[in-house]
Amino acid sequence: MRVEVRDLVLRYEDTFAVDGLSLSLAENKIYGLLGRNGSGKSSLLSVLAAFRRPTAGEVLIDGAPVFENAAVTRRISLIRDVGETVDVGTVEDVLFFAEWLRPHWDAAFAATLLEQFSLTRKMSVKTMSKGQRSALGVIVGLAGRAPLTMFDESHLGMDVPSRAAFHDVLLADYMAHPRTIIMASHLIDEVSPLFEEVVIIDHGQVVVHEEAETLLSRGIAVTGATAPVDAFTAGMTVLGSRELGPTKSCMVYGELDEARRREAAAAGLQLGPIAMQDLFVHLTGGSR
Ligand SMILES: Nc1ncnc2c1ncn2[C@@H]1O[C@H](COP(=O)(O)OP(=O)(O)OP(=O)(O)O)[C@@H](O)[C@H]1O
Repeated sequence: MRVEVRDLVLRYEDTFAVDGLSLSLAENKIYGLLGRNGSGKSSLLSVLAAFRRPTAGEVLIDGAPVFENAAVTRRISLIRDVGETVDVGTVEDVLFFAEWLRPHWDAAFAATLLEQFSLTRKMSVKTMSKGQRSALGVIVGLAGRAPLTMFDESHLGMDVPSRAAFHDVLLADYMAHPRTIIMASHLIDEVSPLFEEVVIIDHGQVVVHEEAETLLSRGIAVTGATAPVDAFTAGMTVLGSRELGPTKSCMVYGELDEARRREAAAAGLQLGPIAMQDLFVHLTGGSR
């Protein structure tokens, strides 16, 4: 589904959680939604999912307003950090409700996922662990195959193998059934390989919206002997550096044209990629 957000404002009393945000998302891509704590990610997603009415501005999904529009909201799924579950009933009840709600529900896929995440239908939601609840939320989000599917820190409590399984399944299922997926997560290096585009928000506004590859190409690690590394990176935006004996590695932000790359090679320097997390720290202003 296409998403068009225009001049969106969401205000909670004195706080402008979303503050005049505009954004266009294309159909059938995986978007990473990144931002510091309190930057407005969950607030934005809750408006996209029509859980909240915007204070001002509009959200159009495939051209239609989303708020109080059941025809559109049935095709949108937001899985929040607490999962999409309430504390009553069993896993079976949650799946039954999800199937009733989701026109694209795939029951066989849900059954496979239950096994994969070691959940049983008889489990009582109330007594499930945090990671098991998250897994249930993820199953509801994946098997629902909503044309607009959003995961807001949905992995909370899941251990590393479960998160890896979630990301693998998500990618494989997305390839087989393309849909628009938005993932908000602080585990940037874990999830960033999934992203086709990245949206970074800060103080309720978009500060970066770019293809993941383009964004990553802006961060370069320059490695070599200390003196030539210092000479080459002088005047550039240096995000950080590390020294090990006579070798130095400097993370820089910016673009290097062919001439500069030849210059680096001639000076015996190696150029390599840096992690999206390091770029994120730089683009959102480092520590506050
Ligand atoms: N229900 C609420 N009532 C009042 N203020 C709220 C409410 N929910 C969020 N806020 C405020 O709105 C701002 C944005 O919060 P939001 O939860 O959208 O950020 P976030 O980017 O999802 O943060 P995090 O990464 O910490 O989950 C914050 O200043 C927060 O304190």
